Amino acid sequence: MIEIKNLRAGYGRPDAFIPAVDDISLTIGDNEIIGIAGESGSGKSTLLRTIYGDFTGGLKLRDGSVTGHFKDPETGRPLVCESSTFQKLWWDVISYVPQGSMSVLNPIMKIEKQVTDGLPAREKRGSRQELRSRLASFLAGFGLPETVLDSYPHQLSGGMRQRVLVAIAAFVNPQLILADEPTTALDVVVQKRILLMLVEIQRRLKNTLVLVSHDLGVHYQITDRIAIAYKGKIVEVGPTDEVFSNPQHDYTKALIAALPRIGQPRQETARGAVGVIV
Ligand SMILES: Nc1ncnc2c1ncn2[C@@H]1O[C@H](COP(=O)(O)OP(=O)(O)OP(=O)(O)O)[C@@H](O)[C@H]1O
Repeated sequence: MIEIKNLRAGYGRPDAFIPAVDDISLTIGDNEIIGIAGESGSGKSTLLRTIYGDFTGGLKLRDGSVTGHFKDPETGRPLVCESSTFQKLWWDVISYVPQGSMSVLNPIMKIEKQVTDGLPAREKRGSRQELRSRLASFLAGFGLPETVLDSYPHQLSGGMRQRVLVAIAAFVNPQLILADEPTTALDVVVQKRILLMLVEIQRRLKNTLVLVSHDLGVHYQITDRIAIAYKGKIVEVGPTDEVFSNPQHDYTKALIAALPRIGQPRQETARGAVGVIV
């Protein structure tokens, strides 16, 4: 599906370049959920944006390549292209679920218009009413009422907005979904719903989901494979169960060791560390 070879990407000008992704090679398969984990600043989002082909905000691909092996959605024929040209596949072959629903959705436009404006032409061939009922039944499949379509973003809760974003991303049956911290800043119940929604979509479409999260718990719950990012590199990649049960790289070991465990005495963790007498 996606072949990443010796990728270097970062920000700025050639004479003042800030590297963020440093010589990453990774193959992302069809029909899999792969997670990219790692601490803040390790290059996860930059890697995801480079895979998406979103070279805005000063992001530059400096070396290496990201090649997509897709199928033309109209003809079904193989479609092979480089990430510099992926933009023409957005909202069609490739969908993106961003982190902050409020910053992505247009606050002064109702959801229905935001969705329909972005759809590829082949989805808009029928009447407006037909498209609306297809949208409504698609949303209903995820427990979202039709009234969502007539709402402005601020009229929906944060969790509902994020679920709408996930549903919109899946509506066109994309072959690749990229999700950047899709559950950050949401409470655990909403977080779980969104994760289940992402899994359900992937199982239904048998497509590829690339999920960026700093939260190892999120990866443990839904990913088939996990790649650990550290200082711009992928230091370890493998089946999620194997990486959690037998981490190889010291940084992965440290990340997993830092996870809280039920039953662990609390004073051994945070309280002990700051020297509070209990
Ligand atoms: N627009 C930008 N301009 C300049 N440097 C940037 C920009 N965006 C990110 N960086 C830098 O690139 C490096 C990688 O950042 P990136 O956001 O990809 O990491 P991350 O692992 O996704 O972090 P976080 O989890 O905090 O989002 C960091 O050093 C960051 O400061």
